[in-house]
Amino acid sequence: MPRFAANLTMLFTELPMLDRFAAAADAGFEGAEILFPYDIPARDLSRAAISAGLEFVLMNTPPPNWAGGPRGFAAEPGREDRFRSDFDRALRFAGALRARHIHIMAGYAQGPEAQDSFARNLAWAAARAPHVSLTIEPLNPKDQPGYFLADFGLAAELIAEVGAPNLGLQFDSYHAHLITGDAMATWRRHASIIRHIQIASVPGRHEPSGGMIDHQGFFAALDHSGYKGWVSAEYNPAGLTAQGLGWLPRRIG
Ligand SMILES: O=C(O)C(=O)[C@H](O)CO
Ligand SMILES: [Mg+2]
Repeated sequence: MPRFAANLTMLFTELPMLDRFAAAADAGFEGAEILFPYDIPARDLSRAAISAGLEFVLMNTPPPNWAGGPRGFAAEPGREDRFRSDFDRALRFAGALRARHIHIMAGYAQGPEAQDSFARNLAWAAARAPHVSLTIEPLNPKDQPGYFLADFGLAAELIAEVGAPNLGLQFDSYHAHLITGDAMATWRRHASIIRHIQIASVPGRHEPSGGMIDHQGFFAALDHSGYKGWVSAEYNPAGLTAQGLGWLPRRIG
């Protein structure tokens, strides 16, 4: 089975953020991600992750926050300075957390100029942090209207154009299904460039059990494919988080 991480922005929200690490470890997760961790000192987050025995898997750029903040600037023409200073701050934060991946968010823009800006900013970031794994993630246009990256083909094209070994695709089964109508076919098509996976049901973005995606079949296919990355639970629990974890394969021993 792949290694599973809990997205602590969405899971265990019954608890204060620093307590969510231990709750996730108790539930059987081996890693954690936080979308925008910038409100809490990195040393406190790092201490909580280490004492729970969890690896810190992923965070997003840009700072600062989840609540109401824009989802990035990387594709917005004319915002290069802002992108670069945000990226450097994200890099310092990720370094303190020993985060495995940084997800670079594109922001809200359209057209060829936006695509050029995104490609240039990604190339700059990949060269700036050659030892850090960077991801881009298509988000479905119903949840994120106007977000630049809403297409897997375009994401693959950008990754090929930038051509940096530390830039890859973040595949979210929920967004993939809403964008293409077939999450599994989309995963198969792009598996060679996928370096991080997130999961949730369609419809509802709840526990990855039931609904239109066969996640247990997906986990078996990931094993079969030799995928070595993380699978993060990024969903809104239908009730209390701990009561909805029947889908999580537990390691024995
Ligand atoms: O919305 C998602 O699926 C994400 O993973 C983004 O990082 C949210 O900002
Ligand atoms: Mg996601």
